[in-house]
Amino acid sequence: MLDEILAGVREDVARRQEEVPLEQIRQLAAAATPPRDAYAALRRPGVGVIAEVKRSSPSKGQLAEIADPADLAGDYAAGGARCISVLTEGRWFGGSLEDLAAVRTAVDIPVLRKDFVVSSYQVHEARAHGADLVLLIVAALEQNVLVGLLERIESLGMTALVEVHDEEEADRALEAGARVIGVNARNLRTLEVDRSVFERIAPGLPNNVVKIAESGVRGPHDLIRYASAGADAVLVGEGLVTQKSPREAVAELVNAGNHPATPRPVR
Ligand SMILES: O=P(O)(O)OC[C@@H](O)[C@@H](O)c1c[nH]c2ccccc12
Repeated sequence: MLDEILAGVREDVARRQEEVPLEQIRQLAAAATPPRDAYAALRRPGVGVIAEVKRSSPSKGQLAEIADPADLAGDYAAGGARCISVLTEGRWFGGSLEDLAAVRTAVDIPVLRKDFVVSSYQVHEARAHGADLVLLIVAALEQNVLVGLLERIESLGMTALVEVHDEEEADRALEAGARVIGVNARNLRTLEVDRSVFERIAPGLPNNVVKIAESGVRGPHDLIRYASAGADAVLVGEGLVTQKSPREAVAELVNAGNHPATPRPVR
C-alpha cells in the first residue's frame, strides 16, 4: 500500500513543481506567517489531543464529507485540541494544501502537514501554506533523506513529527535527531491497527522526546491506555470526523487527558 501511495505522491509533486518551481515556493515559504512552536505546545502538562482533518482513508474509503475544513478545525480548537493535523494527500485521503492553508488561518494553535513527504520541495510547500509541524514517515525514507528533510524542517523553524512503527524505525528516528516521535498503531504496508505497538516502543524512547500515539483512538479509554504507556499526546482522525459533534468529542478526550488520575510522562 505504502509504495502505491508514494508513487502517486511523487507524480503529484512533480506536477505541482512544474507549475510553481522550487525557487518560487522557497520565496513563498520565506514570506509566510512565522511558525508556531509545536514542540512547546506538545510538552505542556496533560495528554494533548492532535485532532485530524481526514476525509477518507485507504482502509475505509470516505469517512466524512468535511465541506469546510476551517470550520471543523475551529470546532476542534474550541474543544481544546493542542494541534490540528491536516491530511494534504489527495488521491487516498481526499485532502489538499488549500485545506491546510484554510485551517491555519482559522485557528491559533499549531498545524501539522500530514502527508507523504519525500522531497524538500514539499517542506517548503508546507511552510508556504502555513504548516508548523511536518510529518516524516521513516518507512518511506532512506536514512540520509530522512536526516536531510528533518534538518530542513527544523531550519525553517518548524517541528518534525517523525513517524515509526517498530523498534528499528524508532532507532533510525532517534539517530536522525527527532525530538517528536509518533508511533503509528497502523502498519502503513498492511493497514492493520495494533494498539500494543506504542506500549512496546515508547518505553525505549528518551524522556526528552515528545511521544505521540497515532491511530486507533476511539474514545477516552484508548487515550488513557496510551497515556499509561507514556504518551504526551494522541493523534485522532476517524474517531473525531465520524462524530456528530467533533467539538464535544475532542473535549471528552481533552478532559480525560487532563484528569488527575490519567498518567503523565515523567521527565
Ligand atoms: O483515523 P485514526 O485511526 O484516528 O488515525 C489518525 C492518524 O493516525 C492517521 O491518519 C495516520 C497516521 N499516520 C499517517 C500517515 C499517513 C496518513 C495517515 C496517517
